[in-house]
Amino acid sequence: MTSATAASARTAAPPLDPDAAISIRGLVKRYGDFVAVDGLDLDIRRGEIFALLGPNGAGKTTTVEICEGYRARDAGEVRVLGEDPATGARSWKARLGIVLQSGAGDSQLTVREMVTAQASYYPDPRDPDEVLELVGLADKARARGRSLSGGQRRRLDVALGIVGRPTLLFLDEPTTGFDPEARRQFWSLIRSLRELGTTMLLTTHYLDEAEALADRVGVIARGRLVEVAVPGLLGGRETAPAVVSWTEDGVRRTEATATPTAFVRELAGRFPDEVPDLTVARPTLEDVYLRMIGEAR
Ligand SMILES: Nc1ncnc2c1ncn2[C@@H]1O[C@H](COP(=O)(O)OP(=O)(O)OP(=O)(O)O)[C@@H](O)[C@H]1O
Repeated sequence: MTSATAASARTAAPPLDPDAAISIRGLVKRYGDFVAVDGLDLDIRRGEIFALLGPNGAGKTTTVEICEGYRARDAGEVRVLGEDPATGARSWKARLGIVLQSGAGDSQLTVREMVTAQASYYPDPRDPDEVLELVGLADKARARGRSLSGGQRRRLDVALGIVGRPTLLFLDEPTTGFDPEARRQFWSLIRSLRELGTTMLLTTHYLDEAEALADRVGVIARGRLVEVAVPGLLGGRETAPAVVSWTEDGVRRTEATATPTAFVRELAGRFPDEVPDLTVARPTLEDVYLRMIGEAR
């Protein structure tokens, strides 16, 4: 985007939304000559789980860290829980929870000691034992940090992120390295936090995770927001042709059709019994995501 079009895009965007958990207009971040975030507008509603998707280097972490108050921006306006992160007071910071990619390391402290120490920084913390229960680490309360498995450490990271009772929780690739069962358990933890009213901004490379958890997803490519939608509607998924597949005369066949019911009815008439290996599929979130970032390139 030239600076002229970036400026006109900014003019076109509505003003900052004071009621949003996060409201961003025309955000720009440069590293030297390199533009990492290039005129980004985004609103995240209170109470929602929002997943930020995008390829490596798209500008997700930069955007999130500007919202957390950890990085300075070069241009644009940002409000997080009503305050500008560049000047956010301590009381504002206490309302944020942050789960970073590299989490609680090889501490000599026990799990409960770490969570209790973290709680002491906040004015209205959750009870550490309740938090350990919530993240499924109650039976590891006396274990040392360094004795935890990878998945258990990630749970500890989440415990440390939520013990301060945050209004807004940032989760950066929270389930990297989880086994499938641990991921499912983690997803239920995230859903229970939403029930408790926590707003969450999640970055993830797992499209199934975004689909399972997010109320809305935003796709970032080259520092720009390509689209924001509920997962089922991203990239026109709901109106995209369905792909019908079946086996006939020993050959796998496929047909893309806007009227899959009529097509399957016609197909069924050609077979005396079941249509062999019949499947009907709409594009997955991953399909539309890959198309979008391909086009953005
Ligand atoms: N401190 C820095 N100095 C110079 N360049 C940086 C710095 N931090 C990030 N970048 C560059 O800015 C771009 C965006 O980086 P960012 O970490 O925001 O991407 P990301 O979308 O979070 O990627 P990933 O999915 O790999 O975590 C990348 O090209 C990166 O190399």
